[in-house]
Amino acid sequence: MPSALEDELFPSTPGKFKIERSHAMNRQFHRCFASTSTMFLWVLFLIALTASYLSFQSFVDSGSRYFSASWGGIQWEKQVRNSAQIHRSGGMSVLVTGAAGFVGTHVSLALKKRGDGVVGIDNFNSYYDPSLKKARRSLLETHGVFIVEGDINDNRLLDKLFDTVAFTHVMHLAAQAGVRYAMENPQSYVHSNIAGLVTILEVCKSANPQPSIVWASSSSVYGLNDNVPFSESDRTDQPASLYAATKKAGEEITHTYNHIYGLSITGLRFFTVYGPWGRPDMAYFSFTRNILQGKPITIYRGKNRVDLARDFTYIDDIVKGCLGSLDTSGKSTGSGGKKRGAAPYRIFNLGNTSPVTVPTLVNILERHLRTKAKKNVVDMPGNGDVPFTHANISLARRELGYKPTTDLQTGLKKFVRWYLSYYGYNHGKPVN
Ligand SMILES: O=C(O)[C@H]1O[C@H](OP(=O)(O)OP(=O)(O)OC[C@H]2O[C@@H](n3ccc(=O)[nH]c3=O)[C@H](O)[C@@H]2O)[C@H](O)[C@@H](O)[C@H]1O
Repeated sequence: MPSALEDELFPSTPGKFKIERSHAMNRQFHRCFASTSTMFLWVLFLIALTASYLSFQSFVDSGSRYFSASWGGIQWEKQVRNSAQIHRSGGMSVLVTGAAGFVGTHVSLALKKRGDGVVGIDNFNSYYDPSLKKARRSLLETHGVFIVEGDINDNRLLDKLFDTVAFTHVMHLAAQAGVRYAMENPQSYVHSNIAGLVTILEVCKSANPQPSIVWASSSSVYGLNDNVPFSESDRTDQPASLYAATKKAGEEITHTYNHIYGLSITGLRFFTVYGPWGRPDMAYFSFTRNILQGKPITIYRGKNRVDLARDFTYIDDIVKGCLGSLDTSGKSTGSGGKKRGAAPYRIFNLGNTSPVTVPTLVNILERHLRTKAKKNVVDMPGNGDVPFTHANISLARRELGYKPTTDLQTGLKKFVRWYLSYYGYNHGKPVN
């Protein structure tokens, strides 16, 4: 019986011809069918080939992601857990972001030394010499602090860290620092100080239990405020640099997370922190390097030839303020991303409360280094600097027991001693 398909192709005619044609048609049909099924098989084969190629690609991709990632795996988890181990009763386990940074290193060491668990995270970016950050990491390693190499924008990594350790506190110090560099690389400030901060807060808000957060804001939020000394209640809506603006934004953003999710949050306005293991981009550090190398230094001068002044604050005092903040932070109230009640929201100035002019800073360095600086005094360029800073620290004194004890003379002496032991006199390579 001819099939409907045959009928359609060859309309029926009577006689032999029909029979012969019917045979011919059958052969034709089988050839046709055979070629259709061959085609069908080819199509199937091609689909299967494409599918297996795609899945192989994704396997290779995820495999290479897995293998190239500097985190994950049993050994890594063990290091994280060991580092987070608490060795005193009532101690805390703290995730320190920016742990290979200046303040991060000192805070991590202080926490570890008193028996708290500490895990660091740092992206080791090249804003300044990463070898200094690696040296700080080595120092921390000798004290049992493990630093994970990764970015605070990597929420998979942060989730993994919180899956591995139930951190009680986060000390969030990772940031793009520097006031004047914001004109060169504005996006880096948005990446770290805004996007990175939000990523940290998102992970913390979802963690169960939620940690308490202490984070680094900045004296620069006071911007053009001229009420002296600067109090936490003064206006902070006139930032003079993008850096300041991102730190101010951070204060608003953290307030939102406190309000919606019940995260306990403390923001610390650091005033020009200096000391051993410091940041090479800061004036006291770069001046020291240039003075020792016989190179000129540029000293900015304010309007009407007024000297610029800063409330330079020694690192050990800042560390005490950070630990005091962690100790008094109070608990976050939320869980699984839901607020269960009001949680503390605090902001403190951490300064020295005795501003010193930049030329005086240079005089002190000259004395400690026993070398005269080649000074080049220029008018302050409009690059985000403010003429002076001066902290009122009454609030921190009352709430945290914060009491700075190191004056600039003493602090710079300690810095210079460290500098010479680390770099030697020529600032070639670090002296081991
Ligand atoms: O408190 C803060 O929140 C900030 O403190 C720090 O900023 P600043 O107070 O600007 O420190 P720093 O650069 O050391 O300049 C000190 C003085 O030297 C002057 N200065 C600087 C460089 C130079 O070549 N010449 C000069 O006169 C300069 O004009 C200024 O008067 C941190 O870097 C910043 O990340 C942030 O934490």
